[in-house]
This record gives sequence, C-alpha cells and structure tokens, in this order.
Amino acid sequence: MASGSPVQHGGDDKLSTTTDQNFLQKHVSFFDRNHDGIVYPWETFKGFRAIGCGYVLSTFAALFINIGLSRKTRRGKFPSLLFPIEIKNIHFAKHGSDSGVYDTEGRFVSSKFEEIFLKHAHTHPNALTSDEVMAMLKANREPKDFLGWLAGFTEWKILYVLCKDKNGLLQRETIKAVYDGSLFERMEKEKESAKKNA
Ligand code: HEM
Ligand SMILES: [Ca+2]
Repeated sequence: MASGSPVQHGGDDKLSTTTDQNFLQKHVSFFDRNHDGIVYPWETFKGFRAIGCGYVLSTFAALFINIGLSRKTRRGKFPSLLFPIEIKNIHFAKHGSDSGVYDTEGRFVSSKFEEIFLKHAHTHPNALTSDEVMAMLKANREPKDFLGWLAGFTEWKILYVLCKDKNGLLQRETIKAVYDGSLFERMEKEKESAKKNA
C-alpha cells in the first residue's frame, strides 16, 4: 500500500510524485489540474466537468467543497478568499460519520473496506444496492453529527449516481477505485473516448 508522508521539496507545497501520496491525497489529486499541490475552486469545477458532471453540479461542488474544506487544510494560516485546499493537509478535512476506510492520516484501512461488504452487501457479495448504500450511511451516523451525515450522504450519493452499473449496483472495484482516486482518471478517459467516437 502506498502510504506515509508526502515528500516535500525546498519548502514549497509540491508533492514529489504521486507514489509518495497516501490514498486520501490520491483521491483529491485528480482535481489538482496543474499539479501544484493545491486544489482551487476552478480546478474542482474542471475536475467535475472532466468526469462528465454538468455545469450545475460542478459549480455547487466547487463552491461547497472548497469553501467547506479550505480552512481545515490551512491550519494556522489566514483564511484565503480564493479557497485553496492544500493536498498535503487533506486528512484534516476528514469529517465524522464516515466509513473509517481512510484513517486519521488519510491512509487506506483494508479491514474497514472489507467491513463495508461484510456488513452491508447482502444482495451481492461484491456490490452495494442503493438501499444498502443508504443502510451503510445510517449505520455510520454518529449522534447529532449533522454536517458529517450530509457530507457522507453527498459523497456516496454522487458516487452511486455517477458510477452504478446497469443493474443499479455499486461494484466493489468501483468503490476501491474511488478511495485511491484511480476512478476519476478512468472516468475522464472514458469521457474523452466517448467524445472521440461520437
Ligand atoms: C465526484 C467526485 C467525488 C466523489 C464521488 C467522492 C466520493 C467520496 C467517497 C465515497 C468518500 C468516502 C467516504 C467514506 O469513507 O465514508 C470520500 C471521502 C473524501 N473525499 Fe471525496 N469524492 C469526490 C471528490 C472530492 C473532492 C474534489 C475532494 C476535495 C478536494 C474530496 C475530499 C474528500 C475527503 C477529505 C474525504 C475523506 C472523508 C472522511 O473519510 O471523513 N472528495 N469521497
Ligand atoms: Ca492546483
């Protein structure tokens, strides 16, 4: 598993290579379109567009994600109205009522990933139905953690809507790929090749 701290060079914010990144950093790096270690709102917008989302969802995502997460990733710094998200600190943007698959450092926890399917995949061993996703979200809820509930709901709902298969199932490999960020690269390539073949 690729884990550990990102390697820093010369005091700048750049991560040396993607292989030094933990899974949560990989999850968000797709959205760092110019690879400078920072995700600005317009990059979140471009990333959402690149994976096939419409203008409305991409605009809301860029506003909510960057306004919501920017400060958490810039501890001790003055708030910036450009709402940058610093990828090296993305683990500080974790919320409550999550699955626990990312640990507090942003690393991937295999046992928690397996737990999703052991606890919630009743219809098919390696996939979740829409109802099973909802049941998982309810089971993950911590009391009165309304922002955490909303964040979890949004993440899993968008994932389900964008990536369910033709039988309405969210496949295990799709969920694995969202955790390491490779899903977004794949979606972008699929969108590009669909455009070429149109
Ligand atoms: C279509 C785009 C995206 C989808 C479908 C998505 C989906 C997800 C999913 C399913 C999780 C796992 C939650 C859990 O384990 O319960 C997650 C976690 C997370 N995502 Fe995304 N995400 C997207 C884009 C982004 C972007 C652009 C950012 C920030 C720049 C981001 C930041 C995070 C963070 C910080 C977590 C950790 C939450 C936690 O474990 O508490 N995501 N996301
Ligand atoms: Ca950037």
